[in-house]
Amino acid sequence: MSNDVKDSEVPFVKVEGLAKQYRSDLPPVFENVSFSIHKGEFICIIGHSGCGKSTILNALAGLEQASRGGIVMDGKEVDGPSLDRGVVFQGHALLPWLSVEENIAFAVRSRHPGWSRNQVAEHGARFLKMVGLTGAEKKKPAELSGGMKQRVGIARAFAVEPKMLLMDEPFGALDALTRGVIQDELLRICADTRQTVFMITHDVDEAILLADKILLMSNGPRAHIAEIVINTLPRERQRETMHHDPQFYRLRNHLVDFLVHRSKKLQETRDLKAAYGEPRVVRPGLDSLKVVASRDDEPPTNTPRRAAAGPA
Ligand SMILES: Nc1ncnc2c1ncn2[C@@H]1O[C@H](COP(=O)(O)OP(=O)(O)OP(=O)(O)O)[C@@H](O)[C@H]1O
Repeated sequence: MSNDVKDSEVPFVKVEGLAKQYRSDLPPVFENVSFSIHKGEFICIIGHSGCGKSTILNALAGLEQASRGGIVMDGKEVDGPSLDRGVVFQGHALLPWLSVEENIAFAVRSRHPGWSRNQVAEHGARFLKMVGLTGAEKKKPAELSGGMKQRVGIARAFAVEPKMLLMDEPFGALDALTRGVIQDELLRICADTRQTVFMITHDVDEAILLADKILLMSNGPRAHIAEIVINTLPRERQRETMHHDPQFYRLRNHLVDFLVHRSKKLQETRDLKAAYGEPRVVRPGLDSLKVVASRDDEPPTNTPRRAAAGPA
């Protein structure tokens, strides 16, 4: 998806005023969460641990009921799980007694119960090829590396051809090398299929590589989407070369600055205007945003690549 998505276009997914309160004696984890996703867009959400990212993803999947607000996808309210929304979790959740191809076939049959055995197999093989797993069809999950298992999970999710793919830190458990290879594969598959994706990550570099827009959440409780950051790098960016573009550091510094300073400040000051107004849409390095301007031309700072495990 390109950066030329017009915000005036009717969004494919609309999340409005979402709040979640797990216990009545505790404040809501998040509230007033509103954002839109356009068809073919890749959205990443970043925020400190516990701000409610997985809860929002589960609500999008229809696996979790919000306390307030609602979600509409493709003109229909999300009120339960559906094959239209595929989920990839950090733990790949493969069925251990089935082979790679059987795991995929199982999912494909749920989408297309009338298909013949051959149709199911051919369809599955196409997606296994996409993630570079041709040759591993007969292996059981226990015989696969972590990266291979996650690839099967991705192939399975894509094979069902959901209208939206939801990914909860899909590469969190992988080593850096494997993570990079699968990120590249995901980028290529999304470009080929124009898949709509909502993904949670703690890795700012991953978000800059993959996302068209990055949603920044303030710390919980009462977390909210504080900013929507537009990725202003060219869509054809590549993991190996994107750090040569000065714009990469403007984006990166903006995201890290949010995680290290502003997410906490927003929670401390209870900035009600920020919490209840529309999230700011920012283009770091291109907007005349003070917080970015002061850092624009600095070399890459010695900053964390990943969000801290807990609020700073
Ligand atoms: N079923 C539940 N019952 C009660 N509290 C819950 C439940 N699920 C999540 N929570 C609480 O809601 C808050 C948000 O959890 P959630 O997993 O959505 O956050 P997160 O931002 O995805 O965190 P992380 O980055 O660590 O995965 C946490 O404080 C968590 O303890």
